[in-house]
Amino acid sequence: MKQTKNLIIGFGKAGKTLAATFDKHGESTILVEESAQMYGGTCINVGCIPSKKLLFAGKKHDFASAMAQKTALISALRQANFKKVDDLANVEVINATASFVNDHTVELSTGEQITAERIFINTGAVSIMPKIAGIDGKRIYNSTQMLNLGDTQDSHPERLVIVGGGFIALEFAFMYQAFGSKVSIIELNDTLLAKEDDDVREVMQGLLAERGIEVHLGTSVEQFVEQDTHTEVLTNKLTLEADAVLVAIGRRANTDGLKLENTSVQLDERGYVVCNDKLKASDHIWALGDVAGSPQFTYISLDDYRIVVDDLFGSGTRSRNDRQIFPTSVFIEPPLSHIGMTEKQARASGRDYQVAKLPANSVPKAKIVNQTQGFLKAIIDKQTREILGVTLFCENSHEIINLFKLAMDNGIKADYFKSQIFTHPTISEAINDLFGQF
Ligand SMILES: Cc1cc2nc3c(=O)[nH]c(=O)nc-3n(C[C@H](O)[C@H](O)[C@H](O)COP(=O)(O)OP(=O)(O)OC[C@H]3O[C@@H](n4cnc5c(N)ncnc54)[C@H](O)[C@@H]3O)c2cc1C
Ligand SMILES: NC(=O)c1ccc[n+]([C@@H]2O[C@H](COP(=O)([O-])OP(=O)(O)OC[C@H]3O[C@@H](n4cnc5c(N)ncnc54)[C@H](O)[C@@H]3O)[C@@H](O)[C@H]2O)c1
Repeated sequence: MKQTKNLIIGFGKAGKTLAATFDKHGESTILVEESAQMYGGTCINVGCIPSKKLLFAGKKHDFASAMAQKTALISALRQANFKKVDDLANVEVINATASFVNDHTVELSTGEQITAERIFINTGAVSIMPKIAGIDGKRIYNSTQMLNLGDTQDSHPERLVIVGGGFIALEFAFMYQAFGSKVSIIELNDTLLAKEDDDVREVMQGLLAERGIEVHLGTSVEQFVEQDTHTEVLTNKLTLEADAVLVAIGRRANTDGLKLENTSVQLDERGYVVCNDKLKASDHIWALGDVAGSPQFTYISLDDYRIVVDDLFGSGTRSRNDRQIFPTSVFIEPPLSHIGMTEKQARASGRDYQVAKLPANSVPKAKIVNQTQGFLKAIIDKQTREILGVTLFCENSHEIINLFKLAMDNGIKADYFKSQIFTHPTISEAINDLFGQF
């Protein structure tokens, strides 16, 4: 039986970063990854990077060329990620599936057993596939399969039906529309982006409509029927024909096959590993990233890593509870980015708040780049001048929103932004005018 100080299951963002830190501390570490195609984890191989590459490449290139560029990029990143970890003196990467024998011992699909002082579960999440008749059909894909349709024009779907209306659905809708697909979205809720304010939804509806992306709200799929040339998507309201169906209704914790029943680790009612605010699932087992029920973003998995490292080697002051606000971006055109409270939430909180809003078409840089759709919006506490929330639905918002994480974490008040010096011509400079309204 092999022995090591640290055993990491899964080559995700948290896991690989943790391996490098253990190496710096001279601690023996084994990182087990079940797929050689997943070195670097979801983000690099089947998540953020390939999807954003396709969104970007789709602006200028056809489907086949964009797919080929995407494949080349992620292959290079995967290799670089593997090498970066595998080259570490104290870290061994093993390509195998891990399952628990007990709290200290893991068995690999190779038959080998490993005992470790500490075990870190970083196995990510997988697409939820609903139990609908016909879901196993050959034209029905999850996001991973959709990113790997192949790099020939033949594999391009003329008609794409997307089940779900969240992050993945919206990004893939814009992506495939740019590749010339006729895209339809089927969303169970009566609204898209249910948590967002009405003005965000209005702009989103406009963007989708002008691209000819159909949205069917309050609609549930009842059956998929395979025909020779296409798949029929039967819903409670209408039937759609599809050359490809993407199911994107959320992702669940990937604990399949881990045999956690052999350990003291518990799962919550949604299937996520139960852990405390320092991500400890038992005395010497931690869970990090999507599998731990953390918000499903690469940068949150990285932040989970920071919490664990702070606990093991640092001041022990970090916790899950101290990252109450963090920015998000949906990478469409223009990108939709948000941090803190929406107007709806501010109203519900009972605070005395004030809202400022600026249309993107009043910003010179937006005119330069011909992207004048959307708006910038900020919400502050009227009394304390504290920034409560910012929504940027405009060009470059995915970059600018990070400024407000810094500001809000450090208590920088609204008035600062009235006169902050920004470069020109940029979208960021519009923040002067936005906050000038307060
Ligand atoms: C299409 C798509 C687009 C996305 N876009 C963005 C985005 O733009 N920005 C963003 O921040 N987030 C995005 N996300 C979410 C982000 O990718 C995830 O939140 C993040 O990658 C999760 O990282 P992780 O560290 O939890 O684990 P992961 O990166 O998921 O790694 C888990 C690893 O564990 C391995 N594994 C699983 N079980 C075992 C086992 N038993 N033994 C050994 N190995 C195992 C898996 O093969 C995998 O490599 C996107 C996700 C998807 C699906
Ligand atoms: N830009 C980014 O940061 C980015 C991009 C992609 C994914 N992600 C992450 O990945 C996660 C998973 O993405 P996702 O889009 O699968 O999930 P999601 O939670 O963002 O959206 C799921 C959507 O599906 C709808 N839905 C649920 N059941 C349904 C059903 N039976 N029929 C029709 N609609 C149904 C929900 O109402 C919701 O609108 C995201 O929550 C996000 O954390 C992030």
